[in-house]
Amino acid sequence: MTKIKICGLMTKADATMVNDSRADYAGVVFASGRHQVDGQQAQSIRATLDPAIPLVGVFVDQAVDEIIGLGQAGIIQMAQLHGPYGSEVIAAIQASGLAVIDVTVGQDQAEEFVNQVAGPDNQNQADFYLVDSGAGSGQTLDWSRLQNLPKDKTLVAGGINLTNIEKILALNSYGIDISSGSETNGHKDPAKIRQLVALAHQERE
Ligand SMILES: O=C(O)c1ccccc1NCC(=O)[C@H](O)[C@H](O)COP(=O)(O)O
Repeated sequence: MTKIKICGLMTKADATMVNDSRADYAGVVFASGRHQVDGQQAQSIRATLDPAIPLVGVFVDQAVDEIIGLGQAGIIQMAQLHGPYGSEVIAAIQASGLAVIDVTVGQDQAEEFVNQVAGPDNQNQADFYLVDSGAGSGQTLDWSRLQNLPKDKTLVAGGINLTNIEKILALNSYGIDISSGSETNGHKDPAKIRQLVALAHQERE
């Protein structure tokens, strides 16, 4: 079984779809872009979401105090950091009680990450890692070049959808993260979310 995060929730209806699908994590984007939500929207998504499903806030250049404040208000339980926040900031966010997902963006960076984390010199103490092609761009990475991905706490993202999900699940990563592939015409699609979660949760060798 592979954990699955459905990202880019914008409405209470989206949160209900995630509840019904039994996804493992849900994501709301505070960074600018078409999925951006404000604190109030995120609060109402959190209130609708099953309490057992952690809500992940996605950040690019938001202030650390804002991230910590959203955690202290009980709106998010995890922070996904796409920007260059660095290990001191990661530690401060963790000390506030939020788990951190540190993001690596791009093919070359993903391959470097695979080698670095697999090697002995890794200094990064994030709770989870995410290798991603972009920022909710729907573009894919060349997953064939990421076969040595660490299996314990790394998620994979970037253009995952019902057509290609089996290839990514074959990597046996800890988890996968999907936004645009869970949508039809730019809106979350309950049938797609249900199918994506069911496929991720299937037992594999
Ligand atoms: O979705 C956005 O608009 C966004 C903006 C800035 C940083 C990150 C953003 N999204 C992150 C995600 O939705 C996912 O973590 C990931 O990129 C997967 O997206 P997709 O390729 O659409 O499945």
